[in-house]
Amino acid sequence: MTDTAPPLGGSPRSAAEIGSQTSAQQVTVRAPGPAELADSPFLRACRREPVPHTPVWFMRQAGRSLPEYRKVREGIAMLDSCRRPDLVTEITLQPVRRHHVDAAIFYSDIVVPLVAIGIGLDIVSGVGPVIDEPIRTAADVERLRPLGPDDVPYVTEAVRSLVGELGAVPLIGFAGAPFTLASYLVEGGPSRTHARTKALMYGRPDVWHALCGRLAQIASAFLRVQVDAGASAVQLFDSWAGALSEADYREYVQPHSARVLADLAETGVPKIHFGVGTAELLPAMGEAGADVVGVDWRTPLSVASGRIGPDKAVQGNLDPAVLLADPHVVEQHVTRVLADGAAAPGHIFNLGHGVLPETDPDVLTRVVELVHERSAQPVTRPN
Ligand SMILES: Cc1c2[nH]c(c1CCC(=O)O)Cc1[nH]c(c(CCC(=O)O)c1C)Cc1[nH]c(c(CCC(=O)O)c1C)Cc1[nH]c(c(C)c1CCC(=O)O)C2
Repeated sequence: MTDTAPPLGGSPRSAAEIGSQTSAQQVTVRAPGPAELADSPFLRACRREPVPHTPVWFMRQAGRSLPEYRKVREGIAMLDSCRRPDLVTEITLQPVRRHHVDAAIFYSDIVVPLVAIGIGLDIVSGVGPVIDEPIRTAADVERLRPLGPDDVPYVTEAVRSLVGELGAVPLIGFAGAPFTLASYLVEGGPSRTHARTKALMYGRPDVWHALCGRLAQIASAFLRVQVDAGASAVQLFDSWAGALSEADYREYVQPHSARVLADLAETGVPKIHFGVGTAELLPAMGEAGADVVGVDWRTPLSVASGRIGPDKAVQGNLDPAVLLADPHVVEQHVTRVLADGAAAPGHIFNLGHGVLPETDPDVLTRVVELVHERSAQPVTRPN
């Protein structure tokens, strides 16, 4: 990427357009981006407006499925790469260049803000985040101090550089939601049952709510840094919330996720809320304050949209494993997801969860083409 390279779509935003912060107390006023960006199919779909074609992007589109990603990451630890704005910019742009997706997602990880406030952890290859000293008591919770913009200057720098490069292609910022972050912190690493997390939640609701309150502040501040630097939308990942019943989700989790999303309201950016195995939680996740609800492959989009209601768009929901099948099978499934998504008031095509590392990148490019071709609205011309 050179300084003279043209932006990927439309014109880059100037620093003045990105927003200005006159003092720490004052609210940042975001001038609207270029009309082309606001009018992009992705942002139009988030607002449930008519689109020229269904927008498509993929969770984990930047990452291990791409040879160019593996090349730039060679010899660099995952968390170190997240603190290098040059690498973050390059890795975030790679899938946009290659697949022509309708949105970029910021390359980082849900644990980056935890590292930034001094929580000792490592990302172990093929395992996931592993925490040095798990958080299980009221005293442990005290170790989670609030996150401020100065804790993550590399995020601000990378987002600013990206919005310039991306032009009319929206950048999605993201954070992990309190439950999903709590699960890693309490378990000490990835967990299938979330047993220790639930033990704390049911056994010590006071400690649980204190923990999630702090994680809500951290998630909210992490998202705010990305939006203030120019991200056009945010996605709050509550990947593991599907482990809970609806009643428990509403009691122990929803208030904290709702606070994160409410904190973002004044920025005006669309908010996507996603989890896996959340068929029973979809209405509650929408009510947490999302504009778009992410749906996994278990629930047809038409059913999901019926549950969520007409005032929210849906995102999803091709099974990532389908991409490992023959091309005609991929095509059938893409067509089915599009047909089902047409029942919703707004549809953003995505997978039901992240791209599997063994996915052939050419298949992803083909899916983008298929989604664009099959969903294209004929231009209506006066007679
Ligand atoms: C599961 C996991 C986490 N963190 C990690 C893992 C994977 C462990 C492994 O298999 O090696 C570590 C990780 N996170 C990321 C990478 C880079 C390579 C890659 O996965 O493609 C790696 C190695 C990027 C990321 N990690 C994340 C993103 C952002 C979201 C996106 O791109 O969709 C990226 C680029 C977000 C993330 N990070 C985590 C969760 C639960 C989420 C939310 C999304 C989800 O449910 O998968 C925790």
